[in-house]
Amino acid sequence: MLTVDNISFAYDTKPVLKNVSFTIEKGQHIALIGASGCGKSTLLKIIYGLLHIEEGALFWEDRKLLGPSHNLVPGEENMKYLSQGFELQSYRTVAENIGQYLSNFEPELKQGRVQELLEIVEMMNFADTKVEHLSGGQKQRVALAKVLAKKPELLLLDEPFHNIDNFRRSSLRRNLFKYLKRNKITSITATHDKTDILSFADETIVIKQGEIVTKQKTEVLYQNPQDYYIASLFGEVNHINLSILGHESDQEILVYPHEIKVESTSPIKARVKNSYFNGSHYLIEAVFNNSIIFFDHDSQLTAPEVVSLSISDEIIQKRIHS
Ligand SMILES: Nc1ncnc2c1ncn2[C@@H]1O[C@H](COP(=O)(O)OP(=O)(O)OP(=O)(O)O)[C@@H](O)[C@H]1O
Repeated sequence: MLTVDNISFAYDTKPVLKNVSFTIEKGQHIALIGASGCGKSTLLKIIYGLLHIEEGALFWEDRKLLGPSHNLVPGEENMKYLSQGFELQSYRTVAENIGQYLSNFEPELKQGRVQELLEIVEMMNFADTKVEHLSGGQKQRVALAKVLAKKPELLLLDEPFHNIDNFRRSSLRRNLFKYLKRNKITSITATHDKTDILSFADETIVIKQGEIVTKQKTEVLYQNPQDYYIASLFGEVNHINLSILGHESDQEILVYPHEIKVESTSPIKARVKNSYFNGSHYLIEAVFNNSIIFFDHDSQLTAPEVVSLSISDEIIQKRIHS
């Protein structure tokens, strides 16, 4: 178990993290989300032991993590950290990079392990290619294999799929998290991509301006976002006043675009402004009660068409109580 106990951190005089506390059970996968600059990378670097903290403490199981001034080699031995600027040796091959820290005593074992890692990141055909000849996304996959090589107990990933094309990203993500689960490797992934979060993170930690806003089961967090900041980290979201929907209360609720339906009998009218093609559907931007509303629709709508919108009672009740 990882325990982060009331840590605060500043770069020089600039406070970045404030009174951050949480625990993570062994084998759990945690997503770390928050607006750019809120302190996600800083938190990962502190956990890994690259930055010294003046306040608070960190523990892995019962062992206190002492930070950079006590480690001869930067970083905790049982952890691996994949930074946004992955460090690879560009003049060496993919296989050499992946196997860099593996023991040479049993060459066959090492070769088998490198092969297994190449398969996880789908780079089998590049084993003998020099890293300098790889694309940015391919380098990121090699860096991922390299941090997995020695089976860390805790894996810290900073935007691990950032450079990887969508086609490759889904299978890579599946392979990676399957591997982590099978090997009971705990992980924390800082990300801006909701597809990294929704399917793979057991729990999600939300950071806002250096403070933890919440740590919850990912599905619960998505279904019942406490505020606009949290909901907007998952994509477009609407703030809707219940009184406009004909309710007595004037409470504002959060509604995702896919929760709003076009229904001809509804009295709620919106004027279409733009349609954005999203592949499986269109995201429609419309004007409703003098403000902008976003909803999903299966076909394009043309401005200034007026449409009737509805939100189910089930969604309204759920959000009233979230
Ligand atoms: N080495 C540094 N020296 C001074 N300030 C820094 C340093 N690194 C980061 N910061 C600042 O600390 C704050 C938090 O940065 P951090 O990289 O942790 O944010 P983040 O949430 O990971 O952002 P992003 O999502 O854009 O990667 C930012 O305001 C950033 O400008």
